Order: sequence, then C-alpha cells, then structure tokens
Amino acid sequence: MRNNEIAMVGVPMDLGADRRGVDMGPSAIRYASVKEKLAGLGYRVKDLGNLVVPTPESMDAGENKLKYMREITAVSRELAETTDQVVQSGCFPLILGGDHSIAIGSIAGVARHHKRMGVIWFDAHGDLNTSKTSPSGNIHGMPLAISLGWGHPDLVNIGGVSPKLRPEDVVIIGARQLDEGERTLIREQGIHVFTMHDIDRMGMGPVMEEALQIVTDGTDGVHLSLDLDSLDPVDAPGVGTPVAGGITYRESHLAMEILAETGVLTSAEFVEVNPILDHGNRTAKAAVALIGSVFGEKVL
Ligand SMILES: NC(=[NH2+])NCCC[C@H](N)C(=O)O
Ligand SMILES: [Mn+2]
Ligand SMILES: [Mn+2]
Repeated sequence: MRNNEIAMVGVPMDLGADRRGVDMGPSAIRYASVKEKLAGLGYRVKDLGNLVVPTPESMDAGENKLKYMREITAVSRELAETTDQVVQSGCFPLILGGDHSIAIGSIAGVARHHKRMGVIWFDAHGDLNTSKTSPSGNIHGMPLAISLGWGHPDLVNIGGVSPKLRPEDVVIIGARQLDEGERTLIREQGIHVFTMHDIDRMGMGPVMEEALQIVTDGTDGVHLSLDLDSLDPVDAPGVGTPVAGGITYRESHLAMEILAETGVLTSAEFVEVNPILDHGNRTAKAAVALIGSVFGEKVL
C-alpha cells in the first residue's frame, strides 16, 4: 500500500441471496465506525460511498438457476471498474458488502493489476457452485467458481479476462457446509480447503501459515474475501446463511493479525453482514474489529 491510503467502497447488494437485509451491510459497518477505526491506526481513508444496486422488489428475478444475473452482471462490471481505479490511484481497496456475489466484481477489478493473484476465502461455504450444481440458484453461492472461470460466460467474462484465478492459488478457510457439486470440484481441481475440522486439529496459527504459503507461492498479490458467516453465529449472528460451529472470535482475530504481520494483502472485502438478523449490530462490530486487526491493530 502506498501512502497508507485506503479507499472504501460499499456495495449494497442483496440480489445474490435469498433474504433481504445484506443490502444494509455497508451502512451497518460504517455505523460501527470503520472509518474512525482505520483513521485511529494512522490510515488516510477515502469513503467512495456506495454503488447503486437495483431493488429486487422492482424487477423480476429472471432465470431461476441464476437469479438476477443481468443486474448482478451490471453491478459487478461497475465494481470491477471502481476497484481497478482504486488500485491505479495507489490506494488499498476495501470493499464492504453486500452479499458475496460482489466478489465477482472486486476480484475482476483488482486481478487486472496482478499477473497471478492469490485469494484467501473465509467462509462456512465453498461458493463454488455453478447454475448446474447450485441448490438455490443464488449467485452468492457462485463467486469463487466464477472467478476461477467456471460458470455462465456473462459472469465469468466480467472485466475482460477469464479465469482471474488459478485453483492452486486459492485457499478456503472455515468451510463446514459444502454442496455435492462443490465437493467434486474441490477434489478434481485440488483446491486447498481448511475445514473447521482442520482448524480444530491444527489450530488457526498453523492453518494460516500453510494458507499463506499457498497463496503467496508464485503470486504477486493476495486478495482477502471474508464472509462473516465463516465466524461462529454466536459472534456473528447477523448473516443470511448462518452455520453452527464456526471460527471463534479469537481465532478470527489471530488469522487477521497473522495476515497483518506478513503484509501480503493487496485488497480485501468483508461481506454478508445482515443487520436485520443481527443483535445490536454485533456482526458489523465484529467486522470492524477484524478490519482493525487485519490493518495492524495490536494490544501492545
Ligand atoms: N455467500 C454465501 N453465504 N453463500 C451461501 C451459499 C449457500 C449454498 N451453497 C448455495 O449455493 O446456495
Ligand atoms: Mn458463506
Ligand atoms: Mn460466501
């Protein structure tokens, strides 16, 4: 990061998920004082505001295997341009979601600046579905597959080049609910997944060390995509698709602190915060605390 500058972009997207509410994620994260947190750590923060996302009530979902694909494609293209410009201007892109489909656009934009980019994907899910394997038709269950080049051509080709990522440069951490098609893909493509079982056995420290080795090997940039549902619902209840038995508050901070120490991140997004399902904005507060840790906040 040049000049310690961060550019923040909100994407109030909920077309990729079944339940309304994640569109309010960026507001909830701002309300939890993300800007103040980063300013307190010595960063200059530019808030670029929110992209405009259409309201689901005002239109038809279209094809039910790829709900709202047209609208998601349009917003993703715009987000790709925005993140591209942020990197060009020398700032670190910090994207606030919104459902996880926004990763399609943010990765498309930042990937233009890297010959080969690694991705750390914190999630209870794989987000590796295509229209053929998806049980829901919800595009927020597909962004990682799309970034790897698998899926509808309109989505896959956002930003011009496809694939944006190679399977060997991607690490999923916190997985505990995978669909059958995702399991097959993971096995066939050799995608690195640290499940909750692996985290329990190895501990978060060693998991992060292995993960970092994978995403930095041969790459020239690392994107962090953190779905708040990777955390245990006790600490992050405000998510659309909660799954019991997730990453603890402490484990999640350790992971962010290790990322901060290595300084490898070139872009980041925090997604799936749903204030409607939350208690007292706890999930957005957890997101802001994690953002603090990943940007270098320490006790001592
Ligand atoms: N970003 C998320 N929260 N994704 C949840 C996906 C759930 C399920 N695998 C699906 O495809 O519908
Ligand atoms: Mn998820
Ligand atoms: Mn996700």
